[in-house]
Amino acid sequence: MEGVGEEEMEGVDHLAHERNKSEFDVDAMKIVWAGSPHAFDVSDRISKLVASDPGFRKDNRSTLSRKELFKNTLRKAAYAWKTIVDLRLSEEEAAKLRFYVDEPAFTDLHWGMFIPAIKGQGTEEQQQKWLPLAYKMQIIGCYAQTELGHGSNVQGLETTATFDSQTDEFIIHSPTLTSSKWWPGGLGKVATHAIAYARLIVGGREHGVHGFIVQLRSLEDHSPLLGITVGDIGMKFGNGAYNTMDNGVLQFDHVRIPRNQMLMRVSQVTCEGKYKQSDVPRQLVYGTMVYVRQTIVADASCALSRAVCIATRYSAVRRQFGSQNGGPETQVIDYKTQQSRLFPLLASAYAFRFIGEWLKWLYADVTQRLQANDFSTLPEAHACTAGLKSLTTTATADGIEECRKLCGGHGYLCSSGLPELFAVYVPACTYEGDNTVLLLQVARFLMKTVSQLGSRLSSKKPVGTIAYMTRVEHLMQCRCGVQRGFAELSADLVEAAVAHCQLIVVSKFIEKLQQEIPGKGVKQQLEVLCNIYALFLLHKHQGDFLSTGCITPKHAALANDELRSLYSQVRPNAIALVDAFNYTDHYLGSILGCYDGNVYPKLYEAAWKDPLNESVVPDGYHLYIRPLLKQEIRTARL
Ligand SMILES: CCCCCCCCCCC/C=C/C(=O)SCCNC(=O)CCNC(=O)[C@H](O)C(C)(C)COP(=O)(O)OP(=O)(O)OC[C@H]1O[C@@H](n2cnc3c(N)ncnc32)[C@H](O)[C@@H]1OP(=O)(O)O
Ligand SMILES: Cc1cc2nc3c(=O)[nH]c(=O)nc-3n(C[C@H](O)[C@H](O)[C@H](O)COP(=O)(O)OP(=O)(O)OC[C@H]3O[C@@H](n4cnc5c(N)ncnc54)[C@H](O)[C@@H]3O)c2cc1C
Repeated sequence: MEGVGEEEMEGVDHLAHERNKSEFDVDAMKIVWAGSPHAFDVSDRISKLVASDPGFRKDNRSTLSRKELFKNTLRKAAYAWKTIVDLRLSEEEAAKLRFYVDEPAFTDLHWGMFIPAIKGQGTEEQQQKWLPLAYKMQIIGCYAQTELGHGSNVQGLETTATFDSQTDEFIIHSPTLTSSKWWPGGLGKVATHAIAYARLIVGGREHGVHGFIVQLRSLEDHSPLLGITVGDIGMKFGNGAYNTMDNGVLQFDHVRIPRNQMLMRVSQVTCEGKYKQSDVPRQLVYGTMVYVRQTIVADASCALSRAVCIATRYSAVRRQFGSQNGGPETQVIDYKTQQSRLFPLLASAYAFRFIGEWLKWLYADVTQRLQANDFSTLPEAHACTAGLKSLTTTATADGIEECRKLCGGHGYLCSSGLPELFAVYVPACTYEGDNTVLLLQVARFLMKTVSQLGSRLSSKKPVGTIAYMTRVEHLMQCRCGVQRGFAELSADLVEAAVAHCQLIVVSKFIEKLQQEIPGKGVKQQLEVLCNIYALFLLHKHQGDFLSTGCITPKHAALANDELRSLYSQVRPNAIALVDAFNYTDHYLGSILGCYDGNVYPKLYEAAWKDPLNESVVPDGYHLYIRPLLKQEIRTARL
C-alpha cells in the first residue's frame, strides 16, 4: 500500500463526534431492534463469531470465477455445518450463523423451504421418516415448483404424477420442454432430493397440483438417478451476488417413486387408487409459500437497514462544498436534499422491522388456528403475507439502489458493498411470487371484502387488518360491481392494494409505540421515525389524498413543514440510529459503511489489492496497447 500512514488506518473513530451527539440510549435501542434481550444476545454473539473466523471471509467474491465462487460456497456451507455441530449450536443460533455467513447457498432452500414443506404438508409419518434425515443433512433438499413455461400460474404447471396402482407408485414425468423445472435453488448441483410439484392423475382423473418427495441423486456418488436430467441454469445478474446459488433445471423421464412420497396432509391417494381430500382447504398446498413470504418480510428490514447504515455513515464522513474561511466543507448528511432521501429510508428500515415482527405473530396465530381446524383467518394471512412481501421487497430493492446513489461515485464501487447487496436482493421482488401478481391477490381479497360489505346477505363484519373498512362510508354503501371489471381495473386495484398494505405498516408501527419501550429517549426516537414514515408517504402520494378530498392543500403543506422539522430532529441521532442495528464490519461488507468511518485510507488500500494492479504493465500490453501506440495495429494479431 502506498501513501497511507499506519495511524490513519487504525484505532481512530472518525464518527466519534457524531456518536457523542446522540440523544438516546443506543444499547436499549439495540434490544428493541433485535426484538428481545435474548435475541440481541444470540445475534451479537453469533455475528462476532462469524466476523472473527477467517473461514467466513467474503471480501474476494467479486473477483472469483463462477466455478471458484461456487466451490467456495460449498466449502463455507460445510464449514458452517462443522461449526454448528462442533459448538452444538441451537436451531436459533445455527439459523443466525447461516444468516451472518451472508452468502446465498443451497442451505437456504434446504432449511428455508424443503424442511418447512415437509413439516407443513407432510403427514406425521412422513415427518418422522424424512425430517431426522434432513435435520442431520444426510439428505439435502430443494423446492422444485417453477417450470420453464410457468412460475406465477401454479395451476398451469405441466409436470405430471400419475398413480400406478399395480406397483403402488407415482410416475413423475416432464411431458414437454416447458415442463422442465427451472429456477429451484440448490437443484443445479447439490440437492439429493426435491419437493417436486406436479399435476396429480389418479385413475385417469386430474386432481390439481400436489407436492412429492423425489430423490434426484445417488447418496453414494451424487450421480443423477435413472430418468433424471439435472443441471445449473447459468449465470445470473451481477458479479458474485446470487451466483453462489445453483439454480437448476430438471427433467423427469417416467421416474417412479413410492406412493407414500406424495405429501399427504392436505389430500391422500390410497393404494386402491382413491383420491381423498382432508377437511383442510386446498390452498394449504401453497402453505410453504406463505411461510417463506413471511420470512422474506422479516428479512427485508435486514437488507434495507444494511444499505441505510452504509449510506448514513458515509454521508457523515463525506464532505462537499461550503467551506467557510478555509474550514472544513459541509458533511453531505447536512444537506436537506440528502436528508429527504435518506431519512425516510431509515424510518422504513425500522417500520419494516416491526411489521416483520407482527407478521411473524400473525403467521404463528394462523398456524395455531389451522391446527385446531379454524380456517377463518387464512385468507387474511394470505393477503397480508403476499401484500407485505410485495411492498417491503419493492421498497427495499429501490431503497438499496437509492443508498448507492446517496454515496455518489464511491457507491458504484464493489467495495461499497451496495452493488452486490442490490444484485443479491433484487430477485426477492420476483421469487416467492412476482410482486405485481401478489398485489393482485391482495386486490382480490379487498374486492371480495368490499362486495360482502355491500351485500345484505352477508352478516360477516370485517375484522383484523380490514376492520377499518366499516368506517369508510362510501365502501359501506358500495354494491361492488368491481368483481366483474377486475381485469380492466387491475392497474388501479394494485395501487389500492399497496395503499392497504401501507396502512397496515403504519398502524402496526403506531401500535408498537403504544407498548412500553424502556431506555432513555428510545421511544421518542421511534416516534420521530414513525411520523417520518407516515408523513413521507402522505407527501409522496399527496395527489391521491388531495384528489380524494382526504386532505386539503393546507394539510399537505403542514405535513411537509412537519417532515422538514422531523428530519432536523433525526439528524443528530442518525449515526446512533444505524449503530443500533449492531452490524459488524464483516456483515456490512462495505468500506463506506465501516464503523470507524475511516473511509479514504481503506478505499485507497483496497484499490491496490485489485487483481488488475498485480502488475504495473497489464497483460495484453504487448499484444494490444504497444502496437496501437506504435501505429503497428494493422500487423498485430488480434
Ligand atoms: C429463515 C431462512 C429463510 C430463508 C428463506 C429462503 C430464501 C428464499 C430464497 C428464494 C427461493 C425462492 C423460491 C420460490 O420462488 S418458490 C416458487 C414460488 N412461486 C410462487 O410464489 C408462485 C406465485 N403464484 C401463486 O402463489 C399462485 O398461483 C397465485 C396465488 C398467484 C394464484 O393461485 P391460483 O391460480 O391457484 O389461485 P386463484 O387465484 O384461483 O385463487 C384461489 C383461491 O386461493 C387463494 N390463495 C391463493 N394462494 C393462496 C395461499 N398461498 N394461501 C391461501 N390462499 C391462497 C386465492 O386468494 C383464492 O381465494 P378466493 O377464491 O377466496 O378468492
Ligand atoms: C433468484 C430466483 C430464485 C428462485 N428460486 C426458486 C426456487 O427455489 N423454487 C422455485 O420453484 N422457483 C424459484 N424461482 C422462481 C420464481 O418463483 C418465479 O420466477 C416467480 O414466481 C415469478 O414467476 P415467473 O418467472 O413465471 O414470472 P411471470 O409470471 O412470467 O412474470 C412475467 C411478468 O408477467 C406479469 N404477470 C404474470 N402474471 C400476471 C397476471 N396474472 N396479471 C398481471 N401481470 C402478470 C408479472 O408481473 C411480470 O411482470 C426463483 C426465481 C428467482 C429469480
